[in-house]
Amino acid sequence: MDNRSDIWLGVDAIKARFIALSDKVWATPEVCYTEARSSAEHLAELRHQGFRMTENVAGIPTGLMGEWGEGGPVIAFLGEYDALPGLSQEAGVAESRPVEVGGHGHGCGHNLLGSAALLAATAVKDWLAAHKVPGRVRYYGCPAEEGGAAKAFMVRSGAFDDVDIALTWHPSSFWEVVVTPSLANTRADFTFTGRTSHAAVSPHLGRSALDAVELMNVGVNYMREHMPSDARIHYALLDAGGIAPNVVQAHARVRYSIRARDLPGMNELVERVHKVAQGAALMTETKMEMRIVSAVSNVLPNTPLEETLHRIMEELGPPHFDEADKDFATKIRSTLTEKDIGTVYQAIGMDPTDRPLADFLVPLDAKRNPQIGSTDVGDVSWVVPTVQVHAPTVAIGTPFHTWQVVAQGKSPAAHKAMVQAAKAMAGLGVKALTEPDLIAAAKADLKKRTARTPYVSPLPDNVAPPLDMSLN
Ligand SMILES: Nc1ccc(C(=O)N[C@@H](CCC(=O)O)C(=O)O)cc1
Repeated sequence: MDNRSDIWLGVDAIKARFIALSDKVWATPEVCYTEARSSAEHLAELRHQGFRMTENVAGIPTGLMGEWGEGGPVIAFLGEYDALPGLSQEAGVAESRPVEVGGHGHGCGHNLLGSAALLAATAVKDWLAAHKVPGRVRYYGCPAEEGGAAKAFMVRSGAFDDVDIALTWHPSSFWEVVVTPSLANTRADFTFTGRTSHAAVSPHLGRSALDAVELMNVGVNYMREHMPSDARIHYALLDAGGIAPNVVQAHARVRYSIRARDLPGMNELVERVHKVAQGAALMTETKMEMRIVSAVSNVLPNTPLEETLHRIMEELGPPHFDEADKDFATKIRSTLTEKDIGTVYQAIGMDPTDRPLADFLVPLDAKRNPQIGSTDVGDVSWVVPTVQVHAPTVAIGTPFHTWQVVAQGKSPAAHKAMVQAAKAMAGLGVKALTEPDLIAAAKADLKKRTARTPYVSPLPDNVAPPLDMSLN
């Protein structure tokens, strides 16, 4: 029996606890930086497994790190457990049915993400113990991926300084190595302050902060024609100034997310959006304050890790879905549009098929045309060689950040996919622990990629983890 099948049996032997952990986290959906119960569950499991714990990583109460082993290389598994607002949804049904109207929900599958990363870390710990090999395995519990950039703050605090390689995964439609880049992303709040007044009796004395927000948004929307086509800008109104049209709105706040291919491109756009905000304040005679909430870098690829992971995933194969898994996925599929399904196939350069669930490995060199988001895994990837797995937890075509993801978050298919993701990551972890050349090659690749553009944190020095970001 080779090392990898050995580690895979190890994953199977302990998986039940981690499936239960995932279901528990699914049932307590907590948004950015409020993950008290979810992180406590992870902490309890790490303690139970005998990891040495560091809490409050980077000054974040829901950030944690568990380590096991002595000497040797340091292999890090990155987990997440934050949910999304407004996506409350029952599990196991193929129609929109909130558990709690307006409640949160695991619309990006981070309940699975964190639990499978912890499963992989624990299986590698068991393997190290059984083989008496030097080496350290770590699990990083990383909160607030959905906009809080916890990993970027953790990188800045030095939490990854002595890590040799980092492994993580994300729920997906497909079984593949993640090779698509992600966008650098800054979130900034723009707060306008005006002067309240009676909107009919003395409108000339009022200065509307709400007008300023509207003009800022119009200005930014006019910018769109003159920015790189793969950049993205979106906004959410945090404060529209109140509910009374007859009271001139003296305060208003808008949160922007500004994304581009790389940090220089992103910083340029942030500066232009800032100018538009200044213009809106000038036009409305209001005051404007800008606050950077958080920021993440684009993900750097790592060819040696990607190629090795691909071979491991080939050997392992996709999860084995049964008829019941396919039946539920088919029901979910009936709630999707042809465009939903076409978009995910387009991302991997394949013509759509009728398969409800992915039972194939996407080729490493597929002609991808992805619609991409951002992730704070990006910042880790600039300082530590990093690689990510996509495992098929959802019916092919399921768009993320929707009720359909929440509805599938505890399905037997999702459980199988999370276990398969853990096996792929643990397999790579064991390979790195036994083949020092792999870590050396991964580090050389990172060094080459950052030779001309060394890592600079996208976070301004004076920006601390925005622990209050979910409170408005
Ligand atoms: N494999 C994935 C990784 C990240 C996401 C995602 O939705 N991330 C958020 C986080 C944004 C951020 O970290 O800046 C986004 O793009 O809006 C989705 C799939």
